Amino acid sequence: MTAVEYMELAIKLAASAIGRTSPNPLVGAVVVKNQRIIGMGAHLCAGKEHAEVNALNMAGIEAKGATMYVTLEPCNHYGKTPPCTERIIKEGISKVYVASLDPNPLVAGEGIKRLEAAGIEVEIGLLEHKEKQLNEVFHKFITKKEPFIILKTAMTLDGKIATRTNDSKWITNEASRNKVHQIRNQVDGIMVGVHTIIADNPILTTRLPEGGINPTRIILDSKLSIPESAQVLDMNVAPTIIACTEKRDKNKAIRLEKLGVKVIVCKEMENRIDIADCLKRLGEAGITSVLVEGGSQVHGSFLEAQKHDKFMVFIAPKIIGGESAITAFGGRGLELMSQAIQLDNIEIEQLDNDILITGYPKKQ
Ligand SMILES: Nc1c(/N=C/[C@@H](O)[C@H](O)[C@H](O)COP(=O)(O)O)[nH]c(=O)[nH]c1=O
Repeated sequence: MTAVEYMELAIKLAASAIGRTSPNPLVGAVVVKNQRIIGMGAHLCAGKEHAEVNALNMAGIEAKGATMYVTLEPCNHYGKTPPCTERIIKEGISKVYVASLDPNPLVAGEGIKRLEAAGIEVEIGLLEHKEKQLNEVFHKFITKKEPFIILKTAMTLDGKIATRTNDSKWITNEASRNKVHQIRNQVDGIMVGVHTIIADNPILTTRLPEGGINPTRIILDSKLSIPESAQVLDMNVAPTIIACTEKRDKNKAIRLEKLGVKVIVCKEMENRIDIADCLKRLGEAGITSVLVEGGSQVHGSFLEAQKHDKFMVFIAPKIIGGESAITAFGGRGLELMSQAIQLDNIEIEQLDNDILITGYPKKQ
């Protein structure tokens, strides 16, 4: 195998723990000696061993003189576990390939310096772009302390998310809806507006045949108009956060908190929740990624706040028409086509007859 193939394996190992390491990054490591893999490991969950330690535990004394391929710069500080740099040095590793430097500005490059000072050869950048895409959530959260935002919508060919009578079950097919649950299984939070709660009474859990973890449900509800019979208020199922503003019904807030709901009072902007302030508060609560499922008004607010990091647009080959049918991205909308949010790094996936377009807003 080549160095690229060993790093690809390390990235696959890292990806195997997706959705389970928050707020830590996904990290994988492979130890190779005389063209033979003698150790491999991944960081499986926050507080547990780092990938490098798992790989070195497997390699044992054979690690002396071996090469390590690790997807993220080894840590050089005492966190919940001792520094990986010290363990790498102790085991006698002679060369380390690192895909990406640690994005945390406080420690970027420290681990590399420590390894080189101990006489270990270090090569940086092998498959860096693949590591950055895998850890898109961590790279954003650790630098901005705000959750990585995925705007997900499911619409008909003519761009509607419900008919003019507000009927929306279902637009997309089983395969598409299963894909949505796979994403729910990977994120810390799932967000909808109170209009969606009133229209659909969703439960917003992860329902996969193989099981999964329920994200924290986050409801944007400036005045706390959520029906107290809403399914998302069943706290036995999953945690729920409700973001509101000063205009909230204060007695209802107390009743909701008694149920175990976390109510966060956000700043207001133009008579709605200030999205930027809401995301700052969610970051403080340790939410590192949010799947925003809508509806139309919420997506419109995120566009206006320019607070989206990734788009996942499911399109079903259906047409329902109707000028009052609900559009996928509501709100005021942009004035000119030249202002359109252009997506980049597009991926197109066919799910039976539906298509999923995934993309990232082009950097202005
Ligand atoms: N109408 C559709 C969706 N609708 C998305 C939201 O409006 C729903 O309220 C939410 O997904 C329901 O979550 P649940 O209760 O956990 O099942 N989303 C989709 O991908 N396809 C659709 O056809």
